[in-house]
Amino acid sequence: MERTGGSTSSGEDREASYDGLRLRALTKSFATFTAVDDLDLDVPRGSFFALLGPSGCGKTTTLRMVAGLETPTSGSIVLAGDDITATKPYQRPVNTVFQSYALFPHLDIFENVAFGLRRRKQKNVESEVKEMLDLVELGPQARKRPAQLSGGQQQRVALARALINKPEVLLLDEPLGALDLKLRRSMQIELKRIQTEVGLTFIHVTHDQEEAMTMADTVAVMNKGVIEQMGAPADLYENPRSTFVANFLGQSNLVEGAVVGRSGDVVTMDMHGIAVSVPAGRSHTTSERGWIGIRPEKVLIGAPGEALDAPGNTIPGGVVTDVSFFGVSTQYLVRMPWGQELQVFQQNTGRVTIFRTGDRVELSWRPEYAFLLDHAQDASAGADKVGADG
Ligand SMILES: Nc1ncnc2c1ncn2[C@@H]1O[C@H](COP(=O)(O)OP(=O)(O)OP(=O)(O)O)[C@@H](O)[C@H]1O
Repeated sequence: MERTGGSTSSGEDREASYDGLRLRALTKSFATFTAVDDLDLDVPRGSFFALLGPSGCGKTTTLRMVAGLETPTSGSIVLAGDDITATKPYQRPVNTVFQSYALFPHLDIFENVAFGLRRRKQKNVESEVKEMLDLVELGPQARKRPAQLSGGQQQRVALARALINKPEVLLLDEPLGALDLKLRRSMQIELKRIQTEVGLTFIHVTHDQEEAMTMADTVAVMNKGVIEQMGAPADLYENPRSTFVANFLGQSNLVEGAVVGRSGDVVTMDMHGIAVSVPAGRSHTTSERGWIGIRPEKVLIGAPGEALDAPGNTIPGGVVTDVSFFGVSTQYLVRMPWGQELQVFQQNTGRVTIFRTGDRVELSWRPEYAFLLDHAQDASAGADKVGADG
């Protein structure tokens, strides 16, 4: 689990000066079940932060505690230096956008967005609503009712209605879940644009890894109530620290191996009788055995003995067992001499040989692309596909 600092007396000063959202030892139990377990998390102000994990891992419960809709069993929530753990939901500078847009059907779009301002008897309602509708590109729809808009447009109204309150933090709970794939993709771009424009902190909860990776600056991968790993999307993808993260973010080949040497920057592994090396900086095990991880698109495929562009890790003796041709790429399953099938994604750029089922091949990869995970972990965790030993 990722930890982000403690609270000593000088730490308390830092707590007070931190201008983002800070969760400390946040726990929520329902009877005997712990949905969120001792969570420590810092969300920098102005970031687009994604809380990513499978169904039931505790994402929504975490979000609901931040919103004040759920009372923590223990722990604290500090926003811009203020402890808001016990603050009433409507007094928190936090707004939530849900998957169900919860718009008022009898009010037009303008009045839906204006609702909060009118209730607070705020001035400049006309200009503020207009500005917000322009931001979400719904100016021309201002006098329509929600039922006359598409799902994506309704979602943008919900967004405008939340943003107009100028919250410190905007919480988005699977906001695109009800949209079809194409609309979801365009809303992802739209949401990112809006977040950049308004510069507010967005916390986006999703179980869709692609959605989290494409939109967020920082992704926290959650599993069983704890954060397994947190970082920039590319860091998590390239350097996962657990089999769960490796399998949850994209696809991974995980092959069992024994550590035979550690020297300087390199860990040498015996992988079913073949020596392979892994960068020490990507080694996340101290035990004698590990899972050697390699992404399918990092594996090169060639005919036996073909010189491949990957000094160091060449694995002979493969047989192609499945070929899927996608035009831009070809995806293979290759059975290795030890019986495991590895996935290979080949980009069809330039002159490449397309292999067929039954062909004998050799695989290779550059050592710097591999990572090494603790063997004590279950290699199938988070996986819904082949690629791991056993
Ligand atoms: N009010 C409640 N009473 C009892 N158990 C609850 C309650 N709310 C949530 N849980 C349980 O806590 C766990 C985490 O739920 P949560 O809704 O936070 O998960 P999630 O990661 O958001 O999943 P999903 O993506 O399916 O919404 C689940 O096992 C859920 O059944």
